[in-house]
Amino acid sequence: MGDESGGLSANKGVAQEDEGNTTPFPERVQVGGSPMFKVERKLGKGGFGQVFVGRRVTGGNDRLNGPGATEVALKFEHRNSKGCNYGPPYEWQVYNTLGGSHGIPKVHYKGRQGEYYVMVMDMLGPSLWDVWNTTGQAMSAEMVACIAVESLSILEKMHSRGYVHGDVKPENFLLGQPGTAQEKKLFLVDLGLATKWRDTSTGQHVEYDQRPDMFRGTVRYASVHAHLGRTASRRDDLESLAYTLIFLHKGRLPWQGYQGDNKSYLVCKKKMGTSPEMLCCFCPTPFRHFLEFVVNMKFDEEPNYSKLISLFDSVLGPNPALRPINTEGAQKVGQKRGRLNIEEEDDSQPKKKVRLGVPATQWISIYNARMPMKQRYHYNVADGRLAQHVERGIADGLLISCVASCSNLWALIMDAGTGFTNQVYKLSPFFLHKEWIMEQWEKNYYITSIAGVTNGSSLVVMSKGTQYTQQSYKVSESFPFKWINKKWREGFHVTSMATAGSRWGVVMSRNAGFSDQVVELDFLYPSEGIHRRWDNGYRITATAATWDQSALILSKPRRRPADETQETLRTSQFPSTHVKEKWSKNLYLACLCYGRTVC
Ligand SMILES: Nc1ncnc2c1ncn2[C@@H]1O[C@H](COP(=O)(O)OP(=O)(O)OP(=O)(O)O)[C@@H](O)[C@H]1O
Repeated sequence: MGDESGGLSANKGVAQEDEGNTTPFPERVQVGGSPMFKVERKLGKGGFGQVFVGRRVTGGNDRLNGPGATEVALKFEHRNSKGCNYGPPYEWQVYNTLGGSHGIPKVHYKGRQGEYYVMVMDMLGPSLWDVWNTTGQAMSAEMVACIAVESLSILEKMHSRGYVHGDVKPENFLLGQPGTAQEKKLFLVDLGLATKWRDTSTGQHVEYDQRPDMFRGTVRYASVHAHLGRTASRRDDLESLAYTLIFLHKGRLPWQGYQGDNKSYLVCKKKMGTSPEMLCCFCPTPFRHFLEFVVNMKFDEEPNYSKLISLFDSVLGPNPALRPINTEGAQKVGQKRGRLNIEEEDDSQPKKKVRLGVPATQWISIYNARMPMKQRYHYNVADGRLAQHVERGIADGLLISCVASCSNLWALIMDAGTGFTNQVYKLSPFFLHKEWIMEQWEKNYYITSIAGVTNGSSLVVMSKGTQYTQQSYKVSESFPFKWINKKWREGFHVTSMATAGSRWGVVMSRNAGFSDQVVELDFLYPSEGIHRRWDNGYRITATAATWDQSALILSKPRRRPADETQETLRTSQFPSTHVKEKWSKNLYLACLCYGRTVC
């Protein structure tokens, strides 16, 4: 499937045929004590499985649904498929908990037959993708509002049972069978990417994490947090639902059509750069309000489903019986809404809005508490003036602790507390100058700070007297999380980082004095992630930013400092007066970079 058909879910990309698996589907199926079903026409195919109509061979009772139904849907997954590495498909487990609850089809039997795992479930009708395609590729606002309220009630139910769906999109919403009483009822299928947002044993929200190479879901509808590899939570289903609704109504999303290896990056960048106002032009206002609300949600925030549902009240037809999609589930939530009304008038605190569609670049400066020491800063330093600043610093007993750059000019922090015994530095037209670095490595110098500028030149500082025992670096076109992850497993930690234009340079060292390290990467300054990490004992130890993204490395020190205070500042000018104020509180500049902070 190409982009225009909505695309396959990532992490399930390998369809059976692609794996060279040609095992024919059985003609008849009988699993887990089910009656015998004849396998008839194919209903659909996804990344994991294929779904066929199954017609009951013996003793059907003409019932439409339930274990005695004449026609059922049979979902086949080959036992060698990716999802069946550890036995039956993971989806089975999720259906055990959720199957048959509001808006989730019932699974009546399941079992293995030959090479296939087979699930026997209620037969449903066309997906919203099919309906959209057969209705001129645009749905009326009223139809989409019905979908909004009903799918919110389905998600509320699913979330209340501890799960997030993880792949909300038009293809995964199915209507009931045409010509039956269920034809206007909405169902959510494909639970293969569902994850728990709440720990079953403790009842607590799962821990926040970000692993920037962990994308699960479908590029077109994925939330920005999902693109960035953050642990899935309830807000992500709602953001995907917002994109689904806007797509169904407008017929197109602004990030369709990207191709190639960095498609997910480009789509995510576009999502971040599109304000709700832009995205929802030509949509009734409730759509924009809904989107604004969900993109501003916190990781563990409990969605106010009834309030979200009520946003769409004005777009729904007055008579529920005449609506194009059943909204019974939502009506139930609505009744609850009436009772909850009074407590819910808590809109007094306006939230800080993200995604205003206006990118901005700033200085990000990080300050650590330290024993009083001498520190000096220089900024707007042109190439030709670098040497004199460094020499004067050395003469005063200072060494370079940190370098950065802005608009092809350098910033230089020198202080008396580096612990280094000796230092060399190199200004070169390359990002980074490999031969020079190798030469210094030979002489037992290790990289302690790097900076780069758009034209590709770089400033590398290497020092003696560090605790490092081995070092490695990488320059790449996109943030090299995969490499970092590999090096973490080999005992390295990120010790410095810089960008030159859109390129990233990351230095990792062995014996860096950290017991653990994490990354925060975003198209804006990732405040929420940083605060969550801080609460867990991490402190920022490296920063770098391009025009598009900011990355922060946070580490847990092996030996905890007496004072763990760390403060951060974002300023459009170099923070010269702020630095002095911080010094007076014994806070000293520890990391510095210039780049993308707000969007
Ligand atoms: N109960 C059902 N009744 C009718 N059609 C169904 C049913 N379940 C699934 N289908 C059809 O089969 C398609 C694939 O099913 P499903 O999404 O469960 O598979 P998947 O391999 O997990 O998919 P994906 O790659 O989209 O995540 C659906 O889009 C739908 O068209």
